[in-house]
Amino acid sequence: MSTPKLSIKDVNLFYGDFHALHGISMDIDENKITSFIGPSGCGKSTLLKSINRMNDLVEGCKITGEFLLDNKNIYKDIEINTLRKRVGMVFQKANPFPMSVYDNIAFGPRTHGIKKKAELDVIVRQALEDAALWDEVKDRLNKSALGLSGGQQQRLCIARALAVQPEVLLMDEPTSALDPISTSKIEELTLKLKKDYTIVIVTHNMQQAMRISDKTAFFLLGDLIEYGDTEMMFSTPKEKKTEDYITGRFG
Ligand SMILES: Nc1ncnc2c1ncn2[C@@H]1O[C@H](COP(=O)(O)OP(=O)(O)OP(=O)(O)O)[C@@H](O)[C@H]1O
Repeated sequence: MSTPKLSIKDVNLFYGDFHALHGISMDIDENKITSFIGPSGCGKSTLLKSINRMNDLVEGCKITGEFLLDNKNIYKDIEINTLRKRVGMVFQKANPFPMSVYDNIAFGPRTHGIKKKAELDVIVRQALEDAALWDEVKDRLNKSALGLSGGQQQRLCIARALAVQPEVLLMDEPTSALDPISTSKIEELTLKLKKDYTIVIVTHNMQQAMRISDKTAFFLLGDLIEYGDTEMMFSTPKEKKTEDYITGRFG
């Protein structure tokens, strides 16, 4: 058994008095795609964001338990800038910076001290190639990223996340605002990326979870109800609540 890339141990999360996550424990495998599914408000995004400490600035948010990345405590043993470099995030709505395509990608590496144009050129090209966007933007690198289509903007955000060479990629409903063609491009891309990255994706689209993920976690009202191999989970769920959800009986 290989050690998990991420280990979540008995995590409880409170927004003030509201108990949003109830004793969540799970291991996330390296170079695999793990989906978080469940009805709206069940805590999927909350858990995902906690993996790169996005809740740090949320007033009244309190977390107990442990998040381990390669066995190191994310909240105690890893400096936050290092954590954010190692764990990248892509959001539901593409959020390119209001600057050129090139500068969007170069932004992270520049922040981490890479200044030489030749070096940045290589990084920018590689990240755009890895995000399957290079051919579409190579002639408009100096044009505003805001002029790209929604699907292109989302791949740009993936490229931006990849440019700092993270180990883990967190994706919060990355295709929910996209048309089917852009969605399938992102899905293909995600499948390709798992060779080099550990990917965790929140999705409301159960076909998507089935198509791309190796493991699936089903959440309900802050509880992790079931977690296991995607194929098993969708064919022979162990819990009645999971079965009801995936067969559309509630949620
Ligand atoms: N910053 C916050 N302050 C207070 N409550 C919050 C905050 N963020 C989320 N919550 C609450 O925590 C619960 C879980 O929210 P979360 O966004 O994690 O759910 P989700 O499963 O990702 O939902 P969706 O699928 O709709 O995105 C919800 O009841 C939500 O209202």
